[in-house]
Amino acid sequence: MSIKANGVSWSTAGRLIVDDVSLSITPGDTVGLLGPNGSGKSSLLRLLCGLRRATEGVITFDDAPIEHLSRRDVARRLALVEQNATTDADVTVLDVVRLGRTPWRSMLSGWREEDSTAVEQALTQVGMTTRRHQSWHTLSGGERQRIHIARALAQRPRELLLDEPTNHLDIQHQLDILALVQRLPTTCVMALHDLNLAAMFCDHLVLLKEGRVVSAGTPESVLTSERILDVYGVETVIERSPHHGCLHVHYLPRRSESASV
Ligand SMILES: Nc1ncnc2c1ncn2[C@@H]1O[C@H](COP(=O)(O)OP(=O)(O)OP(=O)(O)O)[C@@H](O)[C@H]1O
Repeated sequence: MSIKANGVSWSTAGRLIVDDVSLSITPGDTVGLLGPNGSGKSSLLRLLCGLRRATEGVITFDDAPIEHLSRRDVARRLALVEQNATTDADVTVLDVVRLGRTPWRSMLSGWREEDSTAVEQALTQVGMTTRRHQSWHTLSGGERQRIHIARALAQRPRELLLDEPTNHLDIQHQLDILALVQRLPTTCVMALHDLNLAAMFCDHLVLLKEGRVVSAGTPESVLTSERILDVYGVETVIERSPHHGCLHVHYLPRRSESASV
């Protein structure tokens, strides 16, 4: 297994946020973390990459507990793309993507050919090569998202964790980024809100409700109308699309007038 969580819980301010989560992520798989707002997706991603320490349970990478790995080892093998990450510094697109190479460089090593290759390839993968000299602050939300993903790709990680990678992206770029993630040999775990995109691009889904795993498995086993009603309170009809062959969730409008926001 690439990443494994065994009975992982995380509490803060007297509240249990992640509740006894166990997961085994197969190398190379694309795994979608699903669940309503506040169900613990981001918190779980932060636990999986060591940014948060589990209150209970163990997270292992290739059977080594995360606490036994040095910060540099974790940084070399794993990249995290968080929601709305930003900076006040006056930097260009190239500066941001080059940051992805930091774990691979030492105080003594200069910038190497392989660093440039990784940066160029990452910019190409997200379709942003022509923007390399643009100031970060002038990018649109979707462009920033693509550059964050390029930074993570330039890192050449074995595991890529993405928190709502399609946030801010138009539909074409959503499809492009998810197809790219799916194609990568890298193990990917990503928090997603769109159940249909999750069904199209993920090998495996993990559905969270109030910090607990309600269901995990193939899209076909996880995405059932009963479960979506239980977890999201939304009525659906789920069919296999005759157009792309994946499951498609049709959302049915609420019948009552008292829809809450
Ligand atoms: N540092 C913290 N202190 C207090 N509460 C926190 C902290 N971090 C997360 N929470 C709470 O934990 C719950 C889960 O948050 P989390 O961001 O993990 O959910 P999520 O599933 O990613 O939500 P969303 O879909 O809205 O992004 C939320 O109720 C949040 O307010």
